Amino acid sequence: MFIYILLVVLVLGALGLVIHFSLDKKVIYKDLKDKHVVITGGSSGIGKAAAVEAARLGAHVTVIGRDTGKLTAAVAEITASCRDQKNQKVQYVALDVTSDYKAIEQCFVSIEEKLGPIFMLINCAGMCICGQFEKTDPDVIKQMVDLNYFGTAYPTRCVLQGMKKRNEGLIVFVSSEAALIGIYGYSAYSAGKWAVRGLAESVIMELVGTNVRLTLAFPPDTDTPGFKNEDLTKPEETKLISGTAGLHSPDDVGKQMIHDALTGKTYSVYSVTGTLLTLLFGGSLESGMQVVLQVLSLSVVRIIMVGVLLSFYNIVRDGLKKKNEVKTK
Ligand SMILES: NC(=O)C1=CN([C@@H]2O[C@H](COP(=O)(O)OP(=O)(O)OC[C@H]3O[C@@H](n4cnc5c(N)ncnc54)[C@H](OP(=O)(O)O)[C@@H]3O)[C@@H](O)[C@H]2O)C=CC1
Ligand SMILES: CCCCCCCCCCCCCCCC(=O)[C@@H](N)CO
Repeated sequence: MFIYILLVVLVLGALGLVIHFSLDKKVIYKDLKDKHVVITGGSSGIGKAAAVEAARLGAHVTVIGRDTGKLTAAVAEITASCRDQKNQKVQYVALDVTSDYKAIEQCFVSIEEKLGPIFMLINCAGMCICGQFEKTDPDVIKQMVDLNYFGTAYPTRCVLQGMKKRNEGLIVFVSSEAALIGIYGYSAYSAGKWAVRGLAESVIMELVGTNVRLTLAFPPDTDTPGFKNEDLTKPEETKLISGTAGLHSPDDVGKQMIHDALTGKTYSVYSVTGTLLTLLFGGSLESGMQVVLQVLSLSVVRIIMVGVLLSFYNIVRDGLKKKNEVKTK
């Protein structure tokens, strides 16, 4: 028995060490002094909170969105958070990130002309409209992939070459916990967020040998204007299921997102459910320690997950029962 345990410990230890020494070293930044940070969706919710934190850490900030009223108000708030009011610059650029590639590229060229090479790009523009798939307007299905996937893929393509050339840079993709598990009512939405996850894990492998890093964020429900809006039409089943992960504050999520990127984390998670879901379904080699934890816990976490999934299916069945009762009355 003792020999068996010793053997398992040795094998796992060796696995952890091999992974540790095979990975590119972590690039860690203490702050963002004089760095140019660009945040799509930086005029509201999580993106605005991330912009405020970047300003606190000394960055020059560009926020991107469509509504100039919201952008102007956000610029005032971000400017007030700058730690060096005299030297830090904050600007907004009105751009629809679902535009065609050429328009986005031109915009990124002019952003860099104004505030310098982009050190960090946070792709936070996104939206969610809930509902059963067959009841979702086909235009909305397309709009969500345009925004949640292409709205991240195109800006990222614009900055990658420059970052690789300068051999420094940070990119953040804002996915969702709904990209780790399929959920009733998130059908049209989650597809774009899963795509973002696929893109992230492939691009991460393409960054090998460079000092450019990509962080994939998996927020749970977060109390933002976007969330309040999506909640208006959210089916009860979706509320009950996604409520499992709790409701989080945009300030906490935005702040942690920045710090996870600065400390070289591959995944940025904000809840226990996020930690468990990335343990189960995450594909990247975050660290030797994480892989060892995965090996040790997978079967137990999988069993818990099956229980959780069954309870989610029950929520849907209960909903169906209630709807049928209403119909027959
Ligand atoms: N809140 C939540 O519960 C969760 C959110 N997320 C993700 O986090 C991100 C931020 O969400 P949240 O803070 O709630 O969202 P908000 O709705 O509060 O903010 C969205 C931001 O994106 C901008 N935006 C929307 N569409 C476009 C567009 N076509 N082009 C450029 N900018 C655009 C908005 O500005 P404007 O409208 O002026 O263009 C706004 O600045 C999204 O990607 C969302 O999917 C993930 C998990 C949970
Ligand atoms: C052992 C494993 C246990 C796992 C528990 C699973 C819990 C699932 C919770 C999923 C929450 C999804 C929130 C998505 C929010 C979102 O993206 C929207 N609000 C968009 O704005």
